[in-house]
Amino acid sequence: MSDVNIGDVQGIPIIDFAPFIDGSNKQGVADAMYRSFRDVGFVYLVNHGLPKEKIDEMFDWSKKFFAQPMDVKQLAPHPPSGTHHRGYSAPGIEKVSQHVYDSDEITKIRNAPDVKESFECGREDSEHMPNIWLPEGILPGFKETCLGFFWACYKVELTILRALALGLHLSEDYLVQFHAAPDNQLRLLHYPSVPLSQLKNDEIARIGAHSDFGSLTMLMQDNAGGLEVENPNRPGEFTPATPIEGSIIVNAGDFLMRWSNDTIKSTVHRVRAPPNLVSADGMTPERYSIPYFSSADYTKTVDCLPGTYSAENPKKYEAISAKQYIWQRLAATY
Ligand SMILES: O=C(O)CCC(=O)C(=O)O
Ligand SMILES: [Fe+2]
Repeated sequence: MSDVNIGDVQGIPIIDFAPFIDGSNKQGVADAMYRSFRDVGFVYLVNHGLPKEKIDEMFDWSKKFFAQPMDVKQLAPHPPSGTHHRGYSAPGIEKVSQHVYDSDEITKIRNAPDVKESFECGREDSEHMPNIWLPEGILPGFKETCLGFFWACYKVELTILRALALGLHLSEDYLVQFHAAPDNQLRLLHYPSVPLSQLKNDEIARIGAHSDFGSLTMLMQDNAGGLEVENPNRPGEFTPATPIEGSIIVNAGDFLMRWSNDTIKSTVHRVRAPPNLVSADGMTPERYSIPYFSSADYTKTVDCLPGTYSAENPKKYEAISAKQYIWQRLAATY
């Protein structure tokens, strides 16, 4: 049997996903995935099946998009409502600030804007959230690349969901059935270069501590660093999720945590200045990242997953519609 657990980054496991894809050790990968989601909520996958050229191409287009003048990017504006989460959001517009309990800390963090800009899109035929693109003729090829990448990510997501279902001792397609639409979201993120001192003093932030809403997130990051994951056993203690060449990070979201009757962890994370950064000009290098958020289909209602509850460990949650859950969370971010 091949060894699927090939290391860790400060407690975040690194899993070789190839034995699942080639069938040589599906249950081994599935068990490792499940353990990572249960214990940490985060995992690095290598040999995940998302082609490197596709990831590189998407990052190149993301850079081209964010390099456009502000008035061009504003031609695809994110609507004022958080529940239509599509299009371009300029720096400082979106603010994620849950999971902070100390009131002084909340005030400080509310005052510190997230200095990031983002572009969100989903499947082109969504009746719930139509895409918002730049007008025809501006940046030709951008839309096609985003949509191509959206579907490439979806394909990998389905494989990850199969592994996770096996890890939960469910039939392999159990979770896939709830992710058929797909009501997912591809997000391009750009954190501009900012003064290091302001980030360190909490005058500004990159992305504040939060957990993701949906089923799972696949995150592609560049080499800038700065992503930090909370230690689930020691709240308030964050460790860097250092970039690993060729890997994607996969983390569980709040919806999956609830769906799994809290068997799986949706872990708090944030983006700050990279640790030990020494900068000659006092500026933090810019960062690009691409999260892909997977959600259960908005038309579906879920109850706690079979096997996650028993007479001794009863269901903690009522059944809930995915749309109701996700929309509530989205509405709070704008
Ligand atoms: O930029 C990153 O690496 C993290 C982004 C993130 O956590 C999010 O968009 O939910
Ligand atoms: Fe996140």
